Amino acid sequence: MNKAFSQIRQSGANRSVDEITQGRRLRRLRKADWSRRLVQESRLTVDDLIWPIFLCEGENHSEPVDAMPGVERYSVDMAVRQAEKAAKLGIPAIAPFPRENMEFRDVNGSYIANPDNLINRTVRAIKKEVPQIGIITDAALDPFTIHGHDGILRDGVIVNDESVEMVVLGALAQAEAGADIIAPSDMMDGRIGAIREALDTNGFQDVAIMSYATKFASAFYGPYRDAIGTSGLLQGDKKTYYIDPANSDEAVREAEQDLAEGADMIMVKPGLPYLDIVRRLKDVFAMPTYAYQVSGEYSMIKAAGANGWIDEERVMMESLLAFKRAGCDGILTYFAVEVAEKLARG
Ligand SMILES: NCC(=O)CCC(=O)O
Ligand SMILES: [Mg+2]
Repeated sequence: MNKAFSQIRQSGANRSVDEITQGRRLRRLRKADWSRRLVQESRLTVDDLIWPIFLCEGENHSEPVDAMPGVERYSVDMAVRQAEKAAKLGIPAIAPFPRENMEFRDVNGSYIANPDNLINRTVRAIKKEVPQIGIITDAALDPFTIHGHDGILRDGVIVNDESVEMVVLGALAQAEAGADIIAPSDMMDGRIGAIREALDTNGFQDVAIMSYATKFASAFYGPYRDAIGTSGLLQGDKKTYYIDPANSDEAVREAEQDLAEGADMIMVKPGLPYLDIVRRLKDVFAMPTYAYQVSGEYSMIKAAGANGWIDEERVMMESLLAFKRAGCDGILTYFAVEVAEKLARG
């Protein structure tokens, strides 16, 4: 018996490690890089990435988003160049979000239906110049309302059915502009079925729907509101339409409903703090499942990295690998370009 074992015995343990593990030593396969690679269960590739980008008015113009270091808003022409860069890197899809000027916002968010709003102009331009990249558009009303809510606000209430009508008009305008996937993030009841019906009756059978099926009433969206210019506007909170962060069964019911109404893909949002929901939805429905690593998650990693408290690049890669392990088919992440560049370097 070697010295270490005799020390275990002396310390009071009666059995040797081999007796305790019955010879099943799980470290055996971790001993070398080659064997670790051989047993690796999840992998992150460029095919897993969806890149959300922010838009603003202007020409040849970009401006930093203060609350999201490294993230910029781009004018339409510059957004096209960004789409080109993403396509070259092999990123499958891009998701544009607009910071609309205040003059275009109203109580009903009606500018979402305008064919010449920022999203629709950008979609048309990218489709024309970078046709090989997929475009995913959000049909929620928050970038277009003066109160910052995703729906229409009447007497302090977000009215569901009227909001759905507006969301549908927005979705149709986006499909008309050339969007490949409509991804409504508003959480109104019935909007997936209504969008599907409207798309089909208007000749857009091939436009898919990625439902933000389980969007939680989270504090992790803070920096995004800076990015689209709604942080000072929001009256109250979004708890009457987003899911309570305490609930998991309710998330299953939301996903079930959206799939029954015709969603092709489902999304969980936020991401990292909600990986249990991803795993549950993937196991229950076996559908294409995505997660949104939201602005607060991004900015926390950036801030800790900038302070030297964590290794930013390694945490970025690990966080995204965790989404894959949880069952995601893809991730919306502001890190998409950085990750794609890193993966390309090897
Ligand atoms: N509809 C898109 C978002 O709400 C994004 C939220 C975030 O990144 O915090
Ligand atoms: Mg729902």
